[in-house]
Amino acid sequence: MTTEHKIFSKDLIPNEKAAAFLQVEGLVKSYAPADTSVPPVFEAVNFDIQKGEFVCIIGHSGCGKSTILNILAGLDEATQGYVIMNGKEVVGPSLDRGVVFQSHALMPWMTALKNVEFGVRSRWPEKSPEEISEHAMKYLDMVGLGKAANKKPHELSGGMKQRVGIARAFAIQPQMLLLDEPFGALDALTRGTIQDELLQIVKATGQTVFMITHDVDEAILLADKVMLMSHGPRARIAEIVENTMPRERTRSTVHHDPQYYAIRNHLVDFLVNRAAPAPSTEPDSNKLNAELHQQPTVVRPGLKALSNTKISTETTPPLNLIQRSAP
Ligand SMILES: Nc1ncnc2c1ncn2[C@@H]1O[C@H](COP(=O)(O)OP(=O)(O)OP(=O)(O)O)[C@@H](O)[C@H]1O
Repeated sequence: MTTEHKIFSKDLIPNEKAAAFLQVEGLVKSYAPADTSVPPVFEAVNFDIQKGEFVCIIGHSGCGKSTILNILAGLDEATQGYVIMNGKEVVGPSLDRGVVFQSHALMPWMTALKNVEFGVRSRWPEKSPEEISEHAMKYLDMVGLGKAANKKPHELSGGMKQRVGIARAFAIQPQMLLLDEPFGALDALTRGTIQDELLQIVKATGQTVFMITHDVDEAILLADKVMLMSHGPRARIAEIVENTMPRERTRSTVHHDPQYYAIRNHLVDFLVNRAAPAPSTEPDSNKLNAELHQQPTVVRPGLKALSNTKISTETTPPLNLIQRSAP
């Protein structure tokens, strides 16, 4: 069952620019909207995601990242504002959005294969059992679990379970993948391996991804854009950091790029020094109304490092870097 409505009224889309694949407009979330003494978790949250983009969101614990992801998934409702995906307002869960949580949430009585098949059957009920099985196996193979297809979750390691969750989400071929700290519970080695796998799969499928992470290195490796959230309550998307490094990044090479440390320092500096907004006692409703639909500032700290390198070494960066990074 789909619970999405087609947007027919142009008035519902406040900005006139070409519509992005995903538009988040004026999002506010309050868990006690009737109680004015309780401030909203976040407010004035606006961002766009283009088709095929990989976006990470970083912010301190409790600022509202999971709440935003749940609203994008249609599992929670915004108090104000809306989310439009591919021209339709998101008003409930849909197989067009695949979600992977930190706790893999597999059905414990089913094998890895059956877990993946379950989603495939819901997506394409007209497929024969053989077709469903073949389709599910393809995605288990993709995450390197072909040989573990008949194992139940308790026979799998944490990393393997998370791979099943990723295979299950990809297998329904969602228009958008929503990942809530999918690797948070994994050891560093497994995490790195699955990050590389995810990069490969996303590259092969052109998947649009929104991912929560607390790990700046993970964000730099995976994301085209990193959204930085300020502290809650009244959290905002304070900045969007564009990753101007070429997309062909790998864990073993990414830190050789002259842009890497500039981007990393920028992210860490935000989290350590700038995530807390200036203290203010009374919220200014006029200011909030003015800012409700304001897009966050986009910054490209990597480009500065690139131009410094150019001056110091008198070498020209590869053309693809310059083209991709042009503001
Ligand atoms: N159902 C709920 N009822 C009331 N408050 C809630 C509810 N769910 C979340 N909150 C509050 O909303 C705020 C944001 O929670 P959320 O889980 O979205 O933050 P987060 O940024 O994802 O945190 P973390 O990084 O720790 O996962 C927190 O202060 C949390 O206590």
